[in-house]
Amino acid sequence: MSAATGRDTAERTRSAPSAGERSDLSRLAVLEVLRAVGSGPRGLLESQAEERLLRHGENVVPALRAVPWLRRVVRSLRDPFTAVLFCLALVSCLVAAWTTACVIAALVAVSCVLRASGEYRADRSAAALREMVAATATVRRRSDPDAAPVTREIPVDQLVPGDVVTLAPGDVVPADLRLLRAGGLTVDQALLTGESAPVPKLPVDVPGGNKENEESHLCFQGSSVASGSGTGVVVATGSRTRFAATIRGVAARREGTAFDRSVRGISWALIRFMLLTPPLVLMANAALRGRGLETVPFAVAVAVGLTPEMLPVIVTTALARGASRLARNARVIVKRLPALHDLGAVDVLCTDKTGTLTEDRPVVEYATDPDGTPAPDVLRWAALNSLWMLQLAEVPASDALDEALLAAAVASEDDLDCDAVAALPFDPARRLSTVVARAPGRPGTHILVAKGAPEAVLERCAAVRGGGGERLLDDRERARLLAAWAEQAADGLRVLAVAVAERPARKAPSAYSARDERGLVLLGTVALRDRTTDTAAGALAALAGRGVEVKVLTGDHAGTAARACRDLGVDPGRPVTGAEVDALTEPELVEAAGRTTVFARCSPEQKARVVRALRSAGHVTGFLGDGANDLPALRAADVGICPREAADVTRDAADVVLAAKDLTAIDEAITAGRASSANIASYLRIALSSNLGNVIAMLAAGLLMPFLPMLPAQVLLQNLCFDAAQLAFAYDRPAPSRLREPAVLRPRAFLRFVAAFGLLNAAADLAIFGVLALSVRGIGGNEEAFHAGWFTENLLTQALVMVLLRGGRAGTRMPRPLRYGTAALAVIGLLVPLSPFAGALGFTGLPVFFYALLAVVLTAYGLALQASQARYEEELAAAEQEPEPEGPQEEGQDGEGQAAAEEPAERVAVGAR
Ligand SMILES: Nc1ncnc2c1ncn2[C@@H]1O[C@H](COP(=O)(O)OP(=O)(O)OP(=O)(O)O)[C@@H](O)[C@H]1O
Repeated sequence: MSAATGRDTAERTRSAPSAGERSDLSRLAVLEVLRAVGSGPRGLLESQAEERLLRHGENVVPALRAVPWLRRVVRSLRDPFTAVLFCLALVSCLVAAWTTACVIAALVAVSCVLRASGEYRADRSAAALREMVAATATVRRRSDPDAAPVTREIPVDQLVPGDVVTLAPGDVVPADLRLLRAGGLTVDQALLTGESAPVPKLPVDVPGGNKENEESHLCFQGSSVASGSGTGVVVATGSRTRFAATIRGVAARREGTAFDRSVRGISWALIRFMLLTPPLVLMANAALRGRGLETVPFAVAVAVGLTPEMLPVIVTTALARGASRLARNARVIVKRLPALHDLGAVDVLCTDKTGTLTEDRPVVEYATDPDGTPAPDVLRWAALNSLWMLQLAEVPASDALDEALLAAAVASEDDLDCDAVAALPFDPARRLSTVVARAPGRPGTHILVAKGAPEAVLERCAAVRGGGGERLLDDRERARLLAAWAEQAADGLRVLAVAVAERPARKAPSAYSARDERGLVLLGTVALRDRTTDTAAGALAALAGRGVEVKVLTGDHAGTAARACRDLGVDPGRPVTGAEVDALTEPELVEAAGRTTVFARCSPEQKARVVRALRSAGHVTGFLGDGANDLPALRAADVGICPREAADVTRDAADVVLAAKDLTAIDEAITAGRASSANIASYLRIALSSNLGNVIAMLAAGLLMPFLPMLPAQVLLQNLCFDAAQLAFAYDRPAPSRLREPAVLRPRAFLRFVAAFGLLNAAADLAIFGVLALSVRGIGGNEEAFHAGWFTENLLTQALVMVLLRGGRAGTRMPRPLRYGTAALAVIGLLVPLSPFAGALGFTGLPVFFYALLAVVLTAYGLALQASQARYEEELAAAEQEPEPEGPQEEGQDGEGQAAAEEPAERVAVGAR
């Protein structure tokens, strides 16, 4: 056995730290930490990693693990509808109405099981989709003790304590790490500590020296690399990480999206209505009929009849179906199901420019000195900056601008062989990157080479070097240069400025910081061209046709962004810059955000501020971006969207991941979102108007007759059948007209619909009341026949409503589940009163004459429905010309306070046209 093998075997027997040891590890010297976790700078052996994976389990935070089936059933009991149903069952028990209580319990059980199984399936498919775009970790491992370490990507859940991991900008920190090396590393750990600015991280041999930031040598799972790079050893995974302890706070992050608000709003409005119904029924019966507590079960059943218990099931099924079709057909992955609904409601899409509207394949056109004279040397310095950055900052891949500079410099056969000592990587707030190199032939002197956005470089310059040598930079010169760059930008060029400075050499590379980026000498600029993509113009036009306004939020120059918009057929208007955004108050920004198409030179936080302003103006806002600089805006939006090749941290935070950074895919995703929303809206419109009609008719009949129009158990049975049939709405194909505008609930139109069709339904029910009076020889004569007649009529009218009001694609066949659902409803309505169970359910057979009259009533009802539907569509088309007034949407407002039905001016995202 070799010495190395012996050492590794000894390492293998050493166990990784326990939770209690983790905090101690943070205080140990690096070598002691490596010893404690049984690892070394060359990483673990593959066999060690396998064995540790078995021992410690996968690196998955417990709160993110799949929830077992049974726990889901129990959890669905916490739904507010279920809670109200439970209360009603309790009331039934109190008055010894056991049948009613049992039927309600059955109703609760069925809806809980359906909901839990629907959610389980939906979560499983969402998890499978998430898996496809999950972040990976870059680890260093060895196949055997003598082999050289190999750096490779592995799924984050396969990491084990002792693994040596490398970090680069945009990476999610995959586990808790102790840093071994770092270069300009800053980490965004807002999710853990709430600090909004990235925190610098430095390796230290022995901790304790940095009193201001005692954890600067540790990186925690769930944070992300804002800039720089580093290497660290994993000290804790899975449930032992600090992230696991704070995960509850993270899960709550998305609360208050348009989707959650709308469902909660509607639910609470209904619940209040439900709770009011039983006392009203009791009082009316007591006052007009002198009935007492014996009416309680009926009153309870009427309240239950109002409940759309299947709402959660339909919502989950419709969204899950939409998401899996989208993944299959358009290769768009929806990681968080409700985001699909939010996508359907999006009316403003914010996007970055580079790589979305443009190809992100810049090509160098020319390099000039500050006087505009061609200057190949400027390109050479810019390329040196890119090359050294690549080497020193351990960036896995250079960005497109760096690649373009390197390609152009190689093409011109420039000498790129220099000796760099430190790197201050690019970050979107500074907008420049700087490297420090040994000045060739001058020991003791270092040279700083900065390149970046011209305004950012210029404000750090004190002099310019032109044809006539070096001269001081005065205000006139600054104005002249800015004007010249603006002209280049208006021509569609991306301009990078390059500047240098000489400094006495410092020993430690870490002694250089962004504070040294001043007093520079401007050498000139490199102009690059990035073509607009072939598909963007078409996709932008399609989005406009769907009522989605596109806004560009870019870090690039206003002129470049405006030119790209113009090339794509979009009027950019007057661009607003990030600096101007900073100068605006919140109300001013809300107003400016509404009318501005291009926001340029935006920092990540400014992009997020614009998105928040749009949201508080009542817009459902999507954000598409791919860089780590897009993260705050992505999190601020109702729906965060990124392409698959985006930085890990962006992909992690996004709700929707596109296979390609292509606006066409977003158009498809928005359509799919609208289709799901339209189906949920169909269910709500039909369920609520039908239920309302039934309740009105039952109350009226109850007061007119000496007996109850339907027994409580019968009301509940018909409710159960209707609910089950309506599950089919999750499979409907909405008409194209319903996909043409954002899926937004227009509360007034929605309420008018429910009231109008509810009354129509009540009229049909009461007409049957008359028919029954005629056909079963007086309503006082035969209670059971009356109940049977009304049961049959109710289910048949409900089936009719499902066919006629579904708002599906006119003239095409209904999808199979909907055909089966409506047919089953009609068959049950016709056959149950004739079946062997009829007696037990309190029904009896009806004369043939009744069915003939029923056919007449149903035909009249069908015609009336169609006529009203046509009028409703006309009104809706007119309303679309004059949109309902929009009120500002208070962020974080409680759903209860936002009951959609109560706030006609509010824009709430449930497609309920
Ligand atoms: N690697 C880099 N080195 C130096 N400067 C850069 C680098 N990348 C970008 N810049 C400069 O910083 C500016 C802002 O970059 P940022 O990444 O924030 O946005 P962007 O890529 O220009 O546009 P978008 O926000 O649309 O993606 C760029 O316009 C460019 O001038």
